[in-house]
Amino acid sequence: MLLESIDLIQFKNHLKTNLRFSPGINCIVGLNGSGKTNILDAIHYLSLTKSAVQSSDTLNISHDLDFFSIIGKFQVENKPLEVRCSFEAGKKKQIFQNGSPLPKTSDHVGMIPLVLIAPDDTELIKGGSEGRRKFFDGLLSQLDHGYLDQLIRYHHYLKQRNALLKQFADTGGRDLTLLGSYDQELIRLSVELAQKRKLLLDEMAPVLQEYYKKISSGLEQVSVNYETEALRPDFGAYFHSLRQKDLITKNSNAGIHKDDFDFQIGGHPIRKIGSQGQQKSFIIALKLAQFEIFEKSRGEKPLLLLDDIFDKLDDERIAKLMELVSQGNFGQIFLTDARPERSKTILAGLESEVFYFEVEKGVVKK
Ligand SMILES: Nc1ncnc2c1ncn2[C@@H]1O[C@H](COP(=O)(O)OP(=O)(O)OP(=O)(O)O)[C@@H](O)[C@H]1O
Repeated sequence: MLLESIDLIQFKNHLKTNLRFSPGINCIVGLNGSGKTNILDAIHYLSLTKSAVQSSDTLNISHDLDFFSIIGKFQVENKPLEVRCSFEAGKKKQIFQNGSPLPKTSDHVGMIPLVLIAPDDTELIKGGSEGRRKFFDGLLSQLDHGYLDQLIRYHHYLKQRNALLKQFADTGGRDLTLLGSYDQELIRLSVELAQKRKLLLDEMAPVLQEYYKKISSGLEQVSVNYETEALRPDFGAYFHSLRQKDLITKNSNAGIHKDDFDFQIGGHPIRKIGSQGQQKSFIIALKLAQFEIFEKSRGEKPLLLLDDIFDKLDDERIAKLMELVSQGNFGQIFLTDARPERSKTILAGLESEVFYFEVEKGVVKK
């Protein structure tokens, strides 16, 4: 997987930016708020069709303008692929592959595998379960297009069912046949999706452990404990048993939207007992395990985005990460740093070809 060049048109503070990348390391430097992360976010759009930072597409259009466009020229399995993501305020976002529009943006997910390591990643540990579900859903969607289709259908039925529960409460109506048909779909899809989540975690477990050891030199056992009701043998009965509660709360109280992933160290929740360092090591190990699983599945290394890690990680973890880079574990890397001298020193000893880009208020000098 190679990103040869990118064009940002009216994307955040980049009115018109064109960058030609190194197949090795691309280091984007500049002051805080100059627009470094925005470049990584544009690459994120070309892979996952959305921002990693700002969920509203409209807010990603440069102020006072009405559209943005991002164009990336890739080599995918040694064939050229041009991806364009365009969004006009008030209209549907569109993805074009080699000039042809895709019927749905989700059709593109998985084409350009990407792993992002960003400073607020420890929110994955500290924050609510939604962030963890999003992370594993994003991972599985990039690996398996069927998973994304099932997940989209799941959320569609969930929305319909919750709207129906609300309608029952508002009107006193009771279309139990329709409710029952939503129940069937949600039960079936919950089981299918939970099985895929479980399989992924089983595959990930040894890889996570191996990277945790490499990053932290720690000997602790780390794991992800999948918490779901959907794999109980009596899940269907359990789902139905909550109907009364669903009617009262006007909400669906069972299903994979209630799942959580408990990150553990030595058999205990890392959120509660892990030190800052252990938490950071865990997240990096998790992301690198994601990288390895993508690589194995695609036979190609995904793009690796490292946002501001030199600032947020301590020297020991940076050194370990750079050791992996120098061993050729990764392919093309994009990283940001507010302090050019620091990244130059850290990257100096590496064999990879390093391109530096200096950003100033959304304008890039190479
Ligand atoms: N829609 C938009 N239109 C214009 N500018 C925007 C828009 N959205 C964000 N920005 C600007 O983008 C800048 C932030 O860019 P970015 O997050 O890439 O900074 P950075 O260089 O990574 O900074 P840091 O080193 O602090 O992480 C801010 O100046 C912000 O005002």
